Order: sequence, then C-alpha cells, then structure tokens
Amino acid sequence: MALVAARGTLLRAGVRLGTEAAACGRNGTRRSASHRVLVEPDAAAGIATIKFKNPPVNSLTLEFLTELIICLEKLENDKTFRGVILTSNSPGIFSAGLDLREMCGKNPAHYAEYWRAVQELWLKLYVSNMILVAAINGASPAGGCLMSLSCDYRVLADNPRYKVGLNETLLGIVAPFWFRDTLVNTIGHRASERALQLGLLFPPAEALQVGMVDQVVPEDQVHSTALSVITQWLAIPDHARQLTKSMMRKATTDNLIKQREADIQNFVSFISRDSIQKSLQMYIEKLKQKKS
Ligand SMILES: CCCCCCCCCC/C=C\CC(=O)SCCNC(=O)CCNC(=O)[C@H](O)C(C)(C)COP(=O)(O)OP(=O)(O)OC[C@H]1O[C@@H](n2cnc3c(N)ncnc32)[C@H](O)[C@@H]1OP(=O)(O)O
Repeated sequence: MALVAARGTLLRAGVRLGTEAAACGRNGTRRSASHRVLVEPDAAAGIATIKFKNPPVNSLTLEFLTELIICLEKLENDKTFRGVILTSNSPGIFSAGLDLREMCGKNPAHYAEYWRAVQELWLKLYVSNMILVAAINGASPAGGCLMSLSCDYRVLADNPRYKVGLNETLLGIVAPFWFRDTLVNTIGHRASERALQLGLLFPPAEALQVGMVDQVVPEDQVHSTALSVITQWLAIPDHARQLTKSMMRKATTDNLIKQREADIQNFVSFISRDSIQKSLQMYIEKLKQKKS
C-alpha cells in the first residue's frame, strides 16, 4: 500500500517507473534513470552503494524520499543484494534532513503525504533484511542523522564540519517518538535526553564518544571502511542475523505501525500551527542570511 502511494507520488512527479527500475539494475554499471538516487551495484559481492544526489544539500524532498523508498524496496526484493552502503554523492553534505520547504506553507493533505513518506523510509531502513552501513561523508543533521541511525553501522568522516545529531529543538520543532526511540536504542536514555533537549549536533570525536557513530576515519577512507565492515557482517549467516535484528528492532517499528495514522494527524496539526510555521520560516531565513 505504501509502495503504491509512493509510486503515485513518483508518477505525479513525472518519474517513469520502467526506467526508475533500471536504476537498481545489477549488471555492475551505474544506472542513473532515477534522478536523485544513484545505485552502484556490485552483484558479485552482493553489495550495492546508494548515493544521495539531491542538490544542494540532499534534503528529503517528497520526490527524493519516494525514489529512495522504491530503490530500497527493489534491492530488498532482489536476493542478489545482502548489503547496502548509504552515502552522499556530494561529499560535504550527507543529508540536511527533512526538506524545510515541504513543511512550510503547504496544505494539510501535502503534509500528510509527506509525513507518510518519511515514516515509510524509516520503516524500510530500520527493519531492512539487508545489512545497511552509513558512510557519512558530510554534515548530517536531524532527518539525515535518523537515516544513519537506522542503519546497522555508521562510519563518519573525520572532519569537524561534519556534525551529526537530532537538532529539531533548535528549529522549534519536536522529534517524534520514533526518532527518539531510534536514538535511545543507539545511545541510551540519558544521553538521548540531553541530546534531544539541547538539539546537540556532535562533531566526529564527540559523536564517537557518545555512540552516535561506530567509527571515525579519515575522509578518504569512509567508503573503504564501510565496505570492509559490510564484508565482515556478510560472513554471518543471513537468517540468524536477520532474526536477531528483527528481535532487537521490531518492537520499535511495531510501535509506529500501530499508531501510524495518529502520528500523521499529530504531525499535520503540529506543523500547521502558525507558531511552528513562523519558527520554520525564521529558520529558513537564518540559513539564507548565513550566506550573505
Ligand atoms: C507534539 C509532537 C508532534 C510531532 C510532530 C513532529 C514535528 C516535526 C518533526 C520533524 C522532524 C525532523 C526535522 C528535520 O529533519 S528538519 C531539517 C533540519 N535540518 C537542518 O537543520 C539543516 C539545516 N541546514 C544546514 O544546517 C546547512 O544547510 C547544512 C546542511 C549544514 C549545509 O550547509 P551549507 O553551508 O553547505 O549550505 P547552505 O548554504 O546552508 O544551504 C544551501 C541551500 O540549501 C537550503 N537548505 C539547507 N537545509 C535545508 C533543508 N533541510 N531543507 C530545505 N532546504 C535546505 C538552504 O536554505 C540553502 O538554500 P538557498 O540556496 O538559500 O535557497
């Protein structure tokens, strides 16, 4: 059902499904019919690298989210691929998180469609049967950080500009319960409480210390490290690893699934408030002014 909705969005966005499917082909060549998601398949190794390509900052627009969801679903259903590396095609920015313009000045139906797609991406990532490794080669606030937290392992490039964290409170918004749960499952309750309230963005050394990432490596070694991690994980029999992953994570996703519609309604009414719209507009303005 979610895939059908996602396809509806893609069709409205003018993306042809026949060619989009080719973006996840497995013959070892890069296919880029999907505009915003590049897939580099290595069928022999059973690994695909997904590169985000949604300039300028890989923010999660509805179209980008939809392409990512469809791409992940295709890889999930293709037994050739047992592991996926998520990274950015534009070193410097992994992902700026949710697209602020999707949450500003739109109507409730749009907010609902957008939020359903955000939920869907998280559900696809968090309980994927594949081994997911985030090769974080740039800044990764909020929704960008959530994507990496939803992977099985995180490698961060050692660059002080590449901060990671859930900074929602700095925008005057609140991370929903399933963002919180994903963080708590990763770094524990006390560290999450502090990080979420203060909207902390951690530079690499601190991110490693608090457990937001598993490894910090020189920038030019992020991809090779992700590959060697995935190779180690591939040595574990799939069925045992997958059941274990499910045992660790399914309760968290079930919690959202059982209140998915209510969560959408909460989001729509929260984001539609005048005060929240004003906060978001001010934040967008601040980003603009930073440049001048
Ligand atoms: C009661 C509870 C109910 C529950 C309700 C739920 C509530 C909502 C929960 C929402 C959850 C998640 C939130 C998010 O993910 S919000 C997004 C947070 N993201 C950020 O704060 C990142 C902001 N961006 C930056 O910090 C920087 O841009 C960067 C990523 C570090 C890159 O810096 P840069 O110097 O390289 O680039 P910059 O000049 O700043 O930006 C270039 C252009 O890109 C635009 N832009 C940046 N980020 C976003 C974004 N997230 N969405 C849309 N557009 C973005 C920026 O404005 C520039 O545009 P322009 O060139 O000026 O037009």
